[in-house]
Amino acid sequence: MKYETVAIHVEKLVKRYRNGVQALDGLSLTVNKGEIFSLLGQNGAGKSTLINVLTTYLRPTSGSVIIFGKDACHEATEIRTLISWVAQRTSIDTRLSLTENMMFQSNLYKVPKEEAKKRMEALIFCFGLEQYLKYPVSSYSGGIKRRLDIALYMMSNPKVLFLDEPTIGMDVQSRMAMWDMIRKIREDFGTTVFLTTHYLEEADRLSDTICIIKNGKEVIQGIPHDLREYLQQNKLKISFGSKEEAKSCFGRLKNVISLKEADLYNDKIITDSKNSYADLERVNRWLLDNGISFLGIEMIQPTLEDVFIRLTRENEREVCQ
Ligand SMILES: Nc1ncnc2c1ncn2[C@@H]1O[C@H](COP(=O)(O)OP(=O)(O)OP(=O)(O)O)[C@@H](O)[C@H]1O
Repeated sequence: MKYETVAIHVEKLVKRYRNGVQALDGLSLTVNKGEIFSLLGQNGAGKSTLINVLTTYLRPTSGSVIIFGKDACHEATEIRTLISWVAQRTSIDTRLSLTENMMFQSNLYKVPKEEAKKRMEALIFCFGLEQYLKYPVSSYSGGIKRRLDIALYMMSNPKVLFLDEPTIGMDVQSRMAMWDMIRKIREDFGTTVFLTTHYLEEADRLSDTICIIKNGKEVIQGIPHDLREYLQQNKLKISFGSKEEAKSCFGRLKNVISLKEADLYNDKIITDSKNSYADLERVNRWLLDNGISFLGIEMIQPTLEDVFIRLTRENEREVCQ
């Protein structure tokens, strides 16, 4: 393992709670320095438990966690100086101003005053928070409070920033502003970002690496593009002028390619295809030869959501690296 490029290395991590629940079951993953890493999983998959172990709030039952070369079991205090964890509840004091909040935070981290001031100015500028300076913090929208909260945790200049569902409950605009902020954290400050999210689109658009976990174990880890390729199954989509036209073609098309009843959606037929381009050519020729009128035929790539559903579906035991 080349630790020069690795921010977090987790190996065979097990966490069993006192009540016997095994929340982490031999999980392994690697986060590279300076990347945005997203952790996805259904409710109860073990995301919070993992973050609690990585941030040293919980001791693992077995396995190892190395963060920037430090061992989470034996060097927890050192690790705490390297990381910041932004939980879902904000730690802003609404009685203080934006700058007072930031300076207060730097006091907690014992950052020298002059250095703290310079850092605060850089963060306010970088995250576009200047425009809010003249307003009381209590008047900020939920999205701005959340951005300010993250800025507070950047005051200690962490090497890794943990974000627990940073855009939960936000409208589209606030979510996009948050994505910009997270990208700047990586680009302008070189901080490694480890986040959990339930939004697949967010993980897809924002992350360098995605890891999907299920029952306390990783099921897949990779760059978004590779995860989408994982299914190796495009979909063939044929659009018709009306629902009736689609239905009448559906019955006859069953003799050409294998179709399930659920593949008929209103005025479209959408079906899984393993031999995508051969199927496309065959169906296209058949439609033309039989004089069937249709609006279009195309292959569509699986989305990250398709991959997530496939990998986290109950009773499916697919574990891959
Ligand atoms: N303190 C605890 N004591 C006992 N069991 C716990 C504790 N915390 C979590 N669990 C159990 O461990 C498992 C994993 O929970 P965890 O909260 O880590 O999952 P999660 O992926 O974060 O879920 P969510 O998305 O709902 O927050 C669940 O079965 C949960 O009930």
